[in-house]
Amino acid sequence: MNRQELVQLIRDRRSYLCIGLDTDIHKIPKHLLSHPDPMFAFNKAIIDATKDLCVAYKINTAFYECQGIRGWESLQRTVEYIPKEIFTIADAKRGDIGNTSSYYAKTFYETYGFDSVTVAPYMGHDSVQPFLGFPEKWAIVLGLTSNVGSADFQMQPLKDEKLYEKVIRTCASWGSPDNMMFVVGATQADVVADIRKIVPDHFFLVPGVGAQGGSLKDISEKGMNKEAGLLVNASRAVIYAGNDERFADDAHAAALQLQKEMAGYL
Ligand SMILES: O=c1ccn([C@@H]2O[C@H](COP(=O)(O)O)[C@@H](O)[C@H]2O)c(=O)[nH]1
Repeated sequence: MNRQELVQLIRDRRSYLCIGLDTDIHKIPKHLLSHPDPMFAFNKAIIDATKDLCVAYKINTAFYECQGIRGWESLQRTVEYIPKEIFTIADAKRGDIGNTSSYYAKTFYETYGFDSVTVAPYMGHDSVQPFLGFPEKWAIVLGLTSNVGSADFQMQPLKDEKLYEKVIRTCASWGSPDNMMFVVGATQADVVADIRKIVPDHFFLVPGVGAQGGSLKDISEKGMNKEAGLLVNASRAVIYAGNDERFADDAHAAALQLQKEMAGYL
């Protein structure tokens, strides 16, 4: 999906909601466990209930990889089931020497058909560039993450800026707002306006609303640009809004509440 299409989708749906399919086999409603593929059965119901309210789905690969081959099959069925007009994110946080990164890129863009993959930039330009050479595919680079440990390295002061600022500024020079986004945690709202000055045109993938306590209002008011420029993710707050037979209705209600709030900020 290209940027114009993503921007249009946000306008049409009055939403920049990304729903995180962090599907934990131990948390899904018990009645699904007799299904041949319980993780897919759960995801299918969540997608059916929320697909008109969001513009993206983010599949965190950890929840699938830990199930071995069956988990990868659930992931593949899920990404194939997501309607083609919705942006897909493999949250896999990959990045290695160039030769290996190019195979990570093929894995997520070609084998599984995702629009984007999250990329850890620690290994530098040759580890990120292989994710940038695919038309209408996106590298989503970790900029400033939502977790408390982001203070350990990302917040460290350099000569005249913080490490995360240097990472974002430098990575932006390797790609463009048409093939690169940045992860910026919703819990980092106090600095998001400064990050926006460094990369005015890039999309931010914003995790941390809901279970991690980030404020949708703050991140929207401080991080939005003229095209919205935000994909705000909520995983647990939507997919585990309920845990009985009505779980999909509860997910719909949670997503609707976020979408309505977003419509007010657009
Ligand atoms: O900085 C980051 C980067 C990625 N994540 C991921 O986003 C979701 C958040 O889940 P919630 O249940 O909405 O808290 C999850 O997949 C994380 O691994 C992040 O939280 N922060």
